Amino acid sequence: MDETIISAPGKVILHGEHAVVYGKTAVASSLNLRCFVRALPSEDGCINLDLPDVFLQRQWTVKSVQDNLLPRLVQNGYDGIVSPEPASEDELEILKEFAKIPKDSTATTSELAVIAFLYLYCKVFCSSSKRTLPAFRLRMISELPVGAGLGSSAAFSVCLAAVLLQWSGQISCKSPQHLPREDYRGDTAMSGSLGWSRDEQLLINKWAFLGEKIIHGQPSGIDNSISTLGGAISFQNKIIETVQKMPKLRILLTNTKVPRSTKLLVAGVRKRHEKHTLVMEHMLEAIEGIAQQSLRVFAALSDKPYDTEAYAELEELIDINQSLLNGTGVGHTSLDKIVALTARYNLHTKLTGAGGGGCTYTLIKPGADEDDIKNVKKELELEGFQCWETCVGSAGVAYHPTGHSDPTVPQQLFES
Ligand SMILES: Nc1ncnc2c1ncn2[C@@H]1O[C@H](COP(=O)(O)OP(=O)(O)O)[C@@H](O)[C@H]1O
Ligand SMILES: C[C@@](O)(CCOP(=O)(O)O)CC(=O)O
Ligand SMILES: [Mg+2]
Repeated sequence: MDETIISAPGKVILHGEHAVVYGKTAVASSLNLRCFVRALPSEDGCINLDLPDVFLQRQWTVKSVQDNLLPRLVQNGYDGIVSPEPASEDELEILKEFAKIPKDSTATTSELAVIAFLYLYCKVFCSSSKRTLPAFRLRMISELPVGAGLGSSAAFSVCLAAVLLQWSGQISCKSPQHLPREDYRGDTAMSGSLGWSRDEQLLINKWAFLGEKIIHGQPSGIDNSISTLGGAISFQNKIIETVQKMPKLRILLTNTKVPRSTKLLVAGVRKRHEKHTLVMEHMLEAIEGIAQQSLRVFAALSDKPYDTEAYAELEELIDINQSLLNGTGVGHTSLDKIVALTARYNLHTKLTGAGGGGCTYTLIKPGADEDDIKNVKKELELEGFQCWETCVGSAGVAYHPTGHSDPTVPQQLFES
């Protein structure tokens, strides 16, 4: 294979985070911040994995993977019979041992990215008819803050799955595209321009889910789905529906910079669910009700984009959901601070993603006072938070022209 550059977007969960893990409906949209991967063939017989965002660099010879890891993961030889199945506990232990993570310690969230790579590398190539594992250099750079609720783990897993499937010949993009970065709405009608067929995208999504599972523990699958497909989706029990009637929402994203792990937060909600099942079920159902109501309002707004009543309803849904999420145990004082600060400007804010820190989004209505927006950003930044203003919706997984010819590809991807 030749040099390959692929990217996948992060996401914002508008409503339904955590509830979606329990089979409730959630609504998510892709973001104009992306993770990029560049793979280059290598002559030294090694697999070089370079993950500067999490300060990790690893190298293995293909021979060591072939002799010491593959036979333990794939017992019947690699002849195209491996299908996308989640890693078992035993396999995770084998991968940890191969990655030299001490037996009695748990892998850090960053190290889980290495485990996810090794798992997908072995299994994707064993699911193809190609019998040779390739030697290559793989570098990944994300524009997304890592571990902040904007789906960096899913964008990472989608990039990984796509590059490995492309290299193993299971998907084939023949025409890389320059990615339009402004206001791109990745609806299904435009998905052809991203490089792969719908079936190929669904295969990428399937494998990406397995990477996400290694990083998250028990993901719902919403993050990898929106990162693969782009645009906006509603998601319930692995069923993905494209939101066709989505208004061009303007939002302010704020990163508390409080680090947290999705895996631990999801496990914490599960504990509370086990302890107060009935109460939590009612809360998760209420969150689902908000997601469903928001879909109706989005549809109304896409027909009537300046409907002030519809915006007022969206703001109320944001407030109610933020309170419910606090009740499920994923709040944080930094999030409360942003909610209170933006409320002083009559702006409405909720956490997005797993919570416990990470990011919030604030809805900006059409006709909002631009001085207010400038001032609220200034105040948030003075508190040490980081802000981005954006619109929801961007392209899903995308195949880029190689070399330096695509200006949307970050230069750091070419450094080594
Ligand atoms: N650019 C990246 N390079 C390496 N690993 C990454 C990258 N982006 C995400 N990850 C993986 O995803 C983890 C963060 O995922 P998570 O806790 O789910 O937060 P989020 O998905 O909200 O950013 C990281 O610790 C790492 O394992
Ligand atoms: C909390 C959850 O709903 C979203 C997690 O998103 P993130 O990893 O915080 O970006 C978990 C999931 O859906 O798998
Ligand atoms: Mg994640």
